[in-house]
Parts: sequence; C-alpha cells; structure tokens
Amino acid sequence: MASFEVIGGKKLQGEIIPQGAKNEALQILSAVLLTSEKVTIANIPDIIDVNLLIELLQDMNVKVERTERHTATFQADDVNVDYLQSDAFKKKSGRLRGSVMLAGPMLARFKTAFIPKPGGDKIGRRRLDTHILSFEKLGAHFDYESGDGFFHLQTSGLKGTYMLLDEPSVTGTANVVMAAALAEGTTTIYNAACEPYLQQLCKMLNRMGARISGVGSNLLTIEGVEKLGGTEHRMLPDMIEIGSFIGMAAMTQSDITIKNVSLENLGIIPEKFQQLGIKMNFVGDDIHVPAQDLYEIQSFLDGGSLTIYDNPWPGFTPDLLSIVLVVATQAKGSVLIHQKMFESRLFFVDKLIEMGANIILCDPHRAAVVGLGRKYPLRGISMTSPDIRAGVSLLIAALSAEGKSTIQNIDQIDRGYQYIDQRLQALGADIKRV
Ligand SMILES: CC(=O)N[C@H]1[C@@H](OP(=O)(O)OP(=O)(O)OC[C@H]2O[C@@H](n3ccc(=O)[nH]c3=O)[C@H](O)[C@@H]2O)O[C@H](CO)[C@@H](O)[C@@H]1O
Ligand SMILES: C=C(OP(=O)(O)O)C(=O)O
Repeated sequence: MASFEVIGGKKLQGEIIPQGAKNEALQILSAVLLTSEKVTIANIPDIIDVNLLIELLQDMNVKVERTERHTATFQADDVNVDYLQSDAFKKKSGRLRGSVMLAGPMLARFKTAFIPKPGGDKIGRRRLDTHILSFEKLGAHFDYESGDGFFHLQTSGLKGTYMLLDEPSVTGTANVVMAAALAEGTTTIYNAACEPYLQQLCKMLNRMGARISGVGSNLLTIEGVEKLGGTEHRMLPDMIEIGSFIGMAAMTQSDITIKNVSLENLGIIPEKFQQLGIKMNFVGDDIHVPAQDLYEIQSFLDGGSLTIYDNPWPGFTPDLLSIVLVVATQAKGSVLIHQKMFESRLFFVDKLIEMGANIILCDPHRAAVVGLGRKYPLRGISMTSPDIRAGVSLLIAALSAEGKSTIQNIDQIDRGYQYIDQRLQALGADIKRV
C-alpha cells in the first residue's frame, strides 16, 4: 500500500480550490436510482469512495457517461436488481459507508433492497437502526442475517407516515427522504438531520418533481409522488476539506487562499478555527488565511478554558475535530476536544504525542491539548493513517514538523481528498507518494 513521505517545516503559499463534497456526492449519486431519466451531476470529486459508488451503480447496470473530468450523466433505466444479492455487491458495497444510501431509492422504486455491513471509517460503533426502523415505519419488512451482517428489506409498497427519528443520522435521513419521495401519501420526519448536503439532496429531488418542504430544518414534510424525472445538479465544495485547509495554513504558518468556499454553507466552521486564534479574511466567497507566527486559543466569556465538541448540524461537524485537535498542538493556550459522536476517533493522538505534542487523552471521547505555542516544533516520525480525518491531521502535523515523516495506509486519505499530494505540491509542500 502507498505511503506519503513528507519533509516538514516549509511554509506554503498560494491558492487552492476545494473539491466537490464527498459526503454530498454519496447522497446525490444514490438518488440517480430514483428515476429512469438522465441525471447530470457536476463537481464530482475524483476520490476512492465516490469512484467506488459510481462503479457499484455501473455494476447495477446504470449507464454512466463522463462528459468532463468531474461531470457525468447517469441513467438508471434498466437496473439489475438481482445484482444486489450477489457476493460481488456485498464485497464492494461493504468497502464504503455511502453504499447504505442505495437502499432508500431501491426500496422506493423496486420494492427491495439489501444493506451490507457498511464500510467507512472504523471510528466507533456505527449502527443502522435509524435507517432500518424508519424503513419499517414506511411499510418495509426486514430480515437480518447475523452471519454476514446483511439486511434484506422488502415492501409491497411504501406508505407515508409520521416519524420521530431516534437520532438525526445524516445518511439515515437521506435514506428516508429518498424512500418517502416515492411513497404513497405524506411522510413527516422530525429530528431530521439538516446539514447542507441534505439540503442539496432535497433541492435536487424537488427539481426532479418531489414535494419536500421544511428543507434546512429538522422537520421535513414529504408528499410522495408517483414518478421522478431527470435533472442537473452541482455539488457544493467540500466543507471538511475547507476546514482541513484552514487548519493546515495556520499550523504551517502559511499564507493560503481557499477559493469559492460557499461561505453561506459553512455554518460555524470558520468560527471554531477563529476560536483557536486563527485569523482569516473573507473576500467575496474566498477565505484568505494570512501567515501567522502564533495563534492564541480564546477562552469562554467567563474566562473558562475552551471546549470544542461536535453536534448534529448546525453544530460543529465531528469530521473536523481531529483537524482542530492537531492545529491546537501548536497554538498558545489549551483546549479540551470532546468527540461526542464517535468513541474511537481520538486514539491517533498517540502519534502526535510521539511527535512531541502535549496532549492528555482523558478517555476515548476527550483529549486535552496544551498548545506548545511554537516553543519547539513537532518531530517527523513514521506513522499509519487510521482513518480519513486522522490521516489528514497526521499529514498536517507532518507538514509542520521538523524533518521527515512517513505516513502509511494513505488509501484512507485518498478515499476523501482528491489528488492531495499534487495539490499540496502546487502550494510548495515537499510531499512524495511512494
Ligand atoms: C457518508 C457520510 O455522510 N458520512 C458522515 C455521516 O455518517 P453517518 O450518517 O453514518 O453518521 P450518523 O449521523 O448516522 O451518526 C454518526 C454517529 O454519531 C452518533 N450520533 C449521531 C447523532 C447524534 O445526535 N448523536 C450521536 O451520538 C451515531 O450513533 C453514530 O455513531 O455523518 C457523520 C456525522 O456527521 C459523519 O461523521 C460522516 O462523515
Ligand atoms: C467518517 C467519514 O466518512 P465515512 O462516513 O464515509 O466513513 C468522514 O468523511 O469523515
């Protein structure tokens, strides 16, 4: 498996354009199964997870025509439903989390769906209850094969209903919205996830003929329709990549402009980095992070130490906590990082400690970071990327560290960050894929 070799300590400079959003792409690509008409999607990121989902669609006999590098047209007019029962489907779909969202459209349009034990990051327990129980409320029956963790869902026809979700699951809400769009009658989803990518999905479905209201809130009303038609859709820039670049600029004392960020869809992401003392200028729809010798962590208004924690949108996304943590290691001051949603996402701090960072892992959910205030730099080491966001955090640490670092298992990074080595080289980074 490939590795990155990084010689750290270099200041970077220039402009970087964020890729299309990974987690939006996984929802939008699943939605092409809802219609037999053509759906054209632009700003598709060229990353492992998204390419795998496109391959799965092709394996299901969806016609895919790449019109440009990041644009493709999809037509699901002759779907091979039997493929979903094959070992090949189990194997491939089990390699990414996003494949669970094939179930909603399949159930709605073809009355049957199979959900394999989903892949994605091993960052803690990732149950599917919200998905399955909501499908059940819409009138589906499920069998669970405990041997291989496979759910088989069937329905004689989905019927709209009221449901209060157990938790505002992102992929769970997307799944139910897609299923309810073609159900008979009205579905009301309370405690729905409402992040920008879900808003994008709802807007796209409405353009296809769906009747979804409440978009952007946690109360969605979906009047089922008989049929959906084709449309065109453009993916938002990836907010997790944008946050990663803000953190990277600060950590490496670099002057970087992140272009076309869609500021209105970033929620409180910029503010959380500002709480670490990172300066940024908002110029049109760009974020300019100026080179900063030192950034100082702010305290709460009453003088108490800062805590940064995750919450469902519009709270702070859990996917940026690892980045915030690594950036805090060189700040002046201290911060408690509280990862509430996932219980195995902070263990990578042992690598940062080995590099010289001052971190106390209080328990699997909380890490106290005492910033070094640039008194001395991190040291380059050899390490393995455990998950996508820890992987990028280690990469950021390596870019700021003195000497050479090697990061193994970079498939974990490639599954969510497009051509990352080349894009960082363009900013002046010394990074090599070996
Ligand atoms: C492909 C995709 O889109 N993946 C994202 C999606 O995953 P995914 O949709 O799988 O994540 P969920 O929203 O279902 O939940 C994530 C985890 O948080 C827990 N949970 C969730 C809500 C809550 O209020 N309390 C709580 O503890 C869940 O039990 C689960 O363990 O959303 C996650 C949460 O933003 C992100 O980390 C993932 O990158
Ligand atoms: C956890 C993530 O992805 P996935 O849900 O695909 O594992 C992520 O994008 O940070």
